[in-house]
Amino acid sequence: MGGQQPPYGLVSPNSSIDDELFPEDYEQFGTPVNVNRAADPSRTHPWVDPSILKLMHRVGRGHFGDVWLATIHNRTEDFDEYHEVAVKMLPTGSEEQVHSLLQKFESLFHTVQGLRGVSWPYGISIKDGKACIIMKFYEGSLGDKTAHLPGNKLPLADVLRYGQQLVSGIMELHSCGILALNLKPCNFLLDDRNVAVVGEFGIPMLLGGIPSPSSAHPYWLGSPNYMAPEQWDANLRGPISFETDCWAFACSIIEMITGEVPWNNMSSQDIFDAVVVRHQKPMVPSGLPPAVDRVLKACFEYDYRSRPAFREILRAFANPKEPFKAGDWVCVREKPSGQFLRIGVVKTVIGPDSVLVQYCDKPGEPIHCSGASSLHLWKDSFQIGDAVILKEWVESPRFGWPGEFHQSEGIVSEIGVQDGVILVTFRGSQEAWRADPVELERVSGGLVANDWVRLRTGWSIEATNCGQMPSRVGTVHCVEHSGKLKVAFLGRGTLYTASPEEFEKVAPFLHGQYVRMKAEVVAPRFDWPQEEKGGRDTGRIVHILPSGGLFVNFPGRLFTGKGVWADSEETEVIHLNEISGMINKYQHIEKMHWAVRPTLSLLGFLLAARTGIVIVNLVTRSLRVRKNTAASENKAARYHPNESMPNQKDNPVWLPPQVAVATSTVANLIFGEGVTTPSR
Ligand SMILES: Nc1ncnc2c1ncn2[C@@H]1O[C@H](COP(=O)(O)OP(=O)(O)OP(=O)(O)O)[C@@H](O)[C@H]1O
Repeated sequence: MGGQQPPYGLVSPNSSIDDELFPEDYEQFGTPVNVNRAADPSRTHPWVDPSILKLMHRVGRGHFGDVWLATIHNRTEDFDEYHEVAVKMLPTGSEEQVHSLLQKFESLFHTVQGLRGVSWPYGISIKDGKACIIMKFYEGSLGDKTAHLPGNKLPLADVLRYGQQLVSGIMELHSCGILALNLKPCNFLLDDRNVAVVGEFGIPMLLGGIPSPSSAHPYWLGSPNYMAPEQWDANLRGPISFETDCWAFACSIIEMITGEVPWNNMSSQDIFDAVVVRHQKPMVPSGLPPAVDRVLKACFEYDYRSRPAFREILRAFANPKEPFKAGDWVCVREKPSGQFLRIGVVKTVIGPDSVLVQYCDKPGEPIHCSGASSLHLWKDSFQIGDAVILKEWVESPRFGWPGEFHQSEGIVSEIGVQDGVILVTFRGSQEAWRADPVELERVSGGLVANDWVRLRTGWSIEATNCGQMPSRVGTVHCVEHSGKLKVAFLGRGTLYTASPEEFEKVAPFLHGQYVRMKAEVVAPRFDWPQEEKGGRDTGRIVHILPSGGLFVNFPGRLFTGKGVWADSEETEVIHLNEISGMINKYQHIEKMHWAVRPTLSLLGFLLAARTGIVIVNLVTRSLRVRKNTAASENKAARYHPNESMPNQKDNPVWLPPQVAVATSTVANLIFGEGVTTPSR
């Protein structure tokens, strides 16, 4: 327990929600449930009677709502008490949305009771048509603290100390499956022992479909200056995941070090353009310890899958000079794809930021890594009992597995503590085979990370936020040790966790493929350009989102803007060899680039011109021969030995001179220098 006790009697089991408001909600919401992290065994549900909550004055104003200092009045036969609390007031929306908010809050409330590094809520009420989340009243926030310091910044040592406390809180939330989503210095609260805790968390998820104040980004999931690219529209660019919190955390740390709010003085539209469209990132100040610099920079990877685990951030903040320990699994990633190049185990820590690593691909030869800036803790290491398979690109495994096991699933039976080499056993074989972990991946039901899958008939997924049903085609984000899959679907916003039985593997979509919206789709998720004749145009995939969303442009159209988003479930790939008939093939090729038609027209014209020239040449040849014979006879008759012969080329008597020159120039331009005009 982190010294955060709710005021006695705060939760009154007999209290009733404002009856005028939503009586049905109370019935559903007021049902007593077990508290799984019992801070106070009497706290069975979070509802607070609005009549005992008195708002005093506002202490903060944020994107999602205002924070008020308030009192809770407890009156019993024996005593009459007032307790100071902080209240975050949130917009509510429709009755249905309030119902959903209360339900989500109840679940959050029970999950986080007793966490040490976060300001867990005392309860919830509804007052003046607003949802009031009741919290402990703290001394203030780190945002308030820095505002009173010269340059609005904190010394690095303080930032690192608060950073560790906050990372611990964030990790606690993540261990309960909760994303913080709105990390920023104003939400880092300081208690009476000067310890920083994570203030508000999960509020964007509570608000779900309740519109934000911005019409440009109606469902944003955080504060614009601190939001990761996938947070701007998680249903499209998501999913949001634990790594999403890395971005805001790193922004907050930079703000506390430099005194500058990231993207200061920029409108949310400009921040969106910078972060999402132009892939810009906040500047990490120079002069930081290398380990801190490394993790902060990694927090700003555009693809959230390449961002570090909070465990790694904690290490860097707690011990910036020696962020790795002997026995740590480390990896080297390829930029920008984020694929692992090498995996190894730290053998010896030599000194500040200098380690000996035993890479699994070079047994017996530890390699010295100084400046360790390219090393990362391996987020997702194997465990004994994991089902594994060779990665698709591995043709001949480093430690030479027999061919019959190349496509088979094995089980990790041992992990080399010294060298990190994995031992894998296969069904029907007594032997254990050595493997470099770089060449292996976890598998479940035949599915591995990055596979494309379709939800099988009979299964369904609900949208996490507002809006349309998610797509049924998505990509596997990871395979858990338990064998469950985490799958990203366009339109869902967060990862969907399920057993592999729910999915079937489908062919992947690839960059550069030509695609078209399926004819049977009547109400597409996104608009798709129409052909002049009425059908759907053919486009080309230029970008694939982690959720399986496609960005398609239309090279066959000259003026169509940048392209459109497409749901892979509604899209089909077009292969030229599957198109029957020359005309159909031509029409398809025409759609692939606007320049096809003019190029073919030009070629046709040139062919016709060339043919014409050849015919003219043939027809006039006999005429020219006859004329030439007569002329040479005539000339010979007049020839004098002291005269030179006239240059035949200078006098193309068979065509008027202008025509001859023009024909020659055009032909040379088109067919090259090898083509000559007809000569005598
Ligand atoms: N539990 C609390 N106890 C004391 N003061 C608080 C508490 N919560 C918030 N505050 C104060 O309110 C200020 C602003 O908080 P608020 O959450 O309204 O702003 P914000 O974080 O910018 O907004 P939002 O979270 O809506 O994006 C904080 O800087 C802090 O001073």
